[in-house]
Amino acid sequence: MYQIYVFMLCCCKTADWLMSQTRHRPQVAIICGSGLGMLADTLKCQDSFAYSDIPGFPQSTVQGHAGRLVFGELKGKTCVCMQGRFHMYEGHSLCKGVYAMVGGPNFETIAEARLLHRLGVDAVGMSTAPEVVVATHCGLRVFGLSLITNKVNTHYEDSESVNHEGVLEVGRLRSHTVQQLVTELISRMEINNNNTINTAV
Ligand SMILES: O=P(O)(O)O[C@@H]1C[C@H](O)[C@@H](CO)O1
Ligand code: HPA
Repeated sequence: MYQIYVFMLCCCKTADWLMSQTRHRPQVAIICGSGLGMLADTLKCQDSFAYSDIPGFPQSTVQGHAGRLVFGELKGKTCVCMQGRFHMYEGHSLCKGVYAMVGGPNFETIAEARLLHRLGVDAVGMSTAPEVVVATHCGLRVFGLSLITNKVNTHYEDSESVNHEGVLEVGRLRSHTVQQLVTELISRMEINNNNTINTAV
C-alpha cells in the first residue's frame, strides 16, 4: 500500500522531529474540535509547536483552529492536544489509503473494481479486515500493513491478468524491504509501548 508506506515515512520524519523537540512522551492524545482549543490550556509544563513549523505536518485552514500541537501534563498523565483538526472539506481524504476486502478466492471483476474505485477505495485485498475487527474487539492496538503487489484491472482491454503467482513473485521481490520496514517498526514500538488513548472531543 504505497500511500501508507509514504505516509509512514512522513510520520517517522514528523515523529522524529517532535521527539527531538520535546521530552514529553504522550499517553493520551486529544483532538480539540471547533471552539475547544482551550482544552490545551489545562496542560502544565507545555511544549507547543505551530503546525507550520512541524516537518511534514498538514496545515489547519479552519477559522478559529489555532493550528498548534501542545504537549503537557494533566493529572499526572502526559498528553498532546491538537488545537485544530483536519477535515475532508479542507481537501484531506478520509484516511491515507482505504483498504477494501473482497471475499475471494477469485480476484475482483472489472465491474467490481470500477465500483470499488468509485467508492474511493485505494487498495483491494482478501484479508486484513476480519483480523482488525477481531483484534480491535479484543482491545488490541492494530497496525495494518499491506504490500501492493499488482494493479487492479479496471478496463476490459487491460491485457495483464492478475494471478496468484504474480502476487507471490512481488512478495518475494519486496521481501527485503518489508523485512526492513517491519524490523524498524518493531524497534520503535518500545517508545510507544503504553496504553495510548486517542480521544476526539
Ligand atoms: O495473504 P493474503 O490473503 O492477503 O494474500 C492475497 C489475497 C489472496 O489470498 C491471494 C491472492 O493472490 O493473495
Ligand atoms: O488485486 C487483488 N485483489 C484482491 N486481492 C488481492 N490480493 C493481491 N492482489 C489482489
